[in-house]
Amino acid sequence: MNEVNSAWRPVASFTCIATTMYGRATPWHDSLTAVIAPRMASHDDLAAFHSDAYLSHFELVSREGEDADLPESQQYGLGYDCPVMEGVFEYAAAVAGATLTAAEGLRNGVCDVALNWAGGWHHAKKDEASGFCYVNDVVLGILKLREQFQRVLYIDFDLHHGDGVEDAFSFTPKVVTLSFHKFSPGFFPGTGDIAEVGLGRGRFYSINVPLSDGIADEKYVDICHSVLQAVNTTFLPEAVVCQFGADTLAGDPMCSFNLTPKGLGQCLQIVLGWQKPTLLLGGGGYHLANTARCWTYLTALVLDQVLASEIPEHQFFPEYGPDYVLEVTPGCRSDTNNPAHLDQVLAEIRENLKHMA
Ligand SMILES: CN(c1ccc(C(=O)NO)cc1)S(=O)(=O)c1ccc(-c2ccccn2)s1
Ligand SMILES: [Zn+2]
Repeated sequence: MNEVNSAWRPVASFTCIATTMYGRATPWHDSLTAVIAPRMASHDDLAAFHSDAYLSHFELVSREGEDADLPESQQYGLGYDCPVMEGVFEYAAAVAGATLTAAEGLRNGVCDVALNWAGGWHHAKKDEASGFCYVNDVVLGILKLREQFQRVLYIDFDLHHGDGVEDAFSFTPKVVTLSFHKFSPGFFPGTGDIAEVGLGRGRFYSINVPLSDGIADEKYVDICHSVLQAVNTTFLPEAVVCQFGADTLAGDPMCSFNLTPKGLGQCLQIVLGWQKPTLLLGGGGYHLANTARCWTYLTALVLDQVLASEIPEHQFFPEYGPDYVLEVTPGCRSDTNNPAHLDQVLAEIRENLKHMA
């Protein structure tokens, strides 16, 4: 999530894209695409996951703006990482509404793939804002898909562990949460060790792939491919939700992984190859030009379009210097991921999958 600029004003200008392409004679060539003006999430929409107490307090401080200094705000995670500014509730409702609009298109069979790059707020809890996330649109989107689909697979490609989504579904076998993320002492949110497998009837339906700094495309795609294929053939999801936070990219201020959009694109193509209703969401990404490059590239992959390397002239063209091309060049960071350790991670995940009913 890109920290909300304090000067920001609520503009529900989010769009989501829906495209149909599966199950057609030439699935990739006659895909129909629509850019949809999404609805705002209502209080009831948000209450499908969040507590009324949290939502009421969130709406109150949003009306009061920066001057709100209520003692309860701290218990609701409002302030610090999730600053309060006037209209922030409407901003969150617009983000969640766009994810719900996209999920409803998939639930109703209107489209096969739906995208909301403004969504992916994977840290928010039932009654607490966290990690720049005020509402958990990912959980709301999954709940919407569950109205139609028995089994939903959530895949989190963000640099950070998708703790809010994992917590929401840790007790159910109907939703598998699979998160690839940096796991290191003191690194936010601090959860996401491989030993976190879910609880009760949901045991073995939470899957975590802890990674270390410096991982680049080849090794990342390799472990993603192995885990994704194993999870898909075991869990047999009927719908898929992907969070593509771009803070894993080379050059991101988080200064952790060394991926490029091409590597994330290979992961996306594995998922699209399953030809299941798929919801794509954004997330983190703090090198804004590279994040835009990444989500543009991934959108083009969904639409089977090949984009020119040259960034076209537009309002924000200067942001794309000094090269002004679509590609992101990997950095020269050393990869601290030990191949033997990754093999051990994969082996443990395969062992855990044997317990999936
Ligand atoms: C609140 N934090 C989060 C939470 C969530 C994310 C995220 O992207 N989640 O997907 C990133 C940072 S945090 O404490 O790790 C940080 C706040 C500001 C940070 C920062 C700011 C500038 C450069 C590098 N890091 S990290
Ligand atoms: Zn992140």
